[in-house]
Amino acid sequence: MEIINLGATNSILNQFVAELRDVTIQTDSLRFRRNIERIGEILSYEISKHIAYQKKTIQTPLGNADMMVPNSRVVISTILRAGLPFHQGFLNYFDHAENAFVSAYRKYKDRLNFDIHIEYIASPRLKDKILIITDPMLATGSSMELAFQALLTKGEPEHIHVASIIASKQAINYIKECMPADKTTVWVAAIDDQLDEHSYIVPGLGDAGDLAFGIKE
Ligand SMILES: O=P(O)(O)OC[C@H]1O[C@H](OP(=O)(O)OP(=O)(O)O)[C@H](O)[C@@H]1O
Ligand SMILES: O=c1cc[nH]c(=O)[nH]1
Ligand SMILES: [Mg+2]
Repeated sequence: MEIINLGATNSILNQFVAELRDVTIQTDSLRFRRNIERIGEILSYEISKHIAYQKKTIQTPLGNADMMVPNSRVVISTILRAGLPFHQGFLNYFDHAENAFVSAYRKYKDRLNFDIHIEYIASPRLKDKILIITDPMLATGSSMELAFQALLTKGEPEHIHVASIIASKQAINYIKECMPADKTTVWVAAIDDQLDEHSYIVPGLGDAGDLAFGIKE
């Protein structure tokens, strides 16, 4: 399984991730959502280099131009709710893609222990398509695993791109075990070392869903 950490190379991407993390900037929820969206745009550009293309002759006002254009059937899928602005970033570039949505939330049994619950899925057929699963945070990796299992009920994709912003080392190791190694590529903007006792990424950025959309009760 290929793990690609785009944050390891200096680029403007790292400015956007820095602003997501920064306690003095992340309270501006409009900027927070827009930074997630911008990172989605950058990741989709990078992923677009890894899909299939075909030659198409385009008629211009002055002649014909042979262009290589994508011919892959791409499905962008997102784990609600923090994934929504990230999804929009992908859709800004993969504007011909189909779309899928899965809900996942942590249902706490007590202060520290929780199960992930999937209650909603809306997805096209996925058989032989390129599936991009987007979620800005990979903490334990459980939401990604369960969302992927739910999406598999819609057919076996040809290739899976897991796209995230901040992943923990633990989640990367978990995903290596629970996703098909021969046809999954993981794209992240940062990999952090630790999880705290609530399974939040440290240093991470806090609760992405709450920062984007407000605290839930
Ligand atoms: O890797 P995991 O340990 O499963 O944690 C990561 C999940 O946590 C966040 O969602 P959250 O459950 O906070 O829901 P929200 O988007 O509604 O805030 C995030 O968007 C992931 O889906
Ligand atoms: O660090 C984390 C872990 C789960 N969900 C988040 O939004 N942040
Ligand atoms: Mg959350």
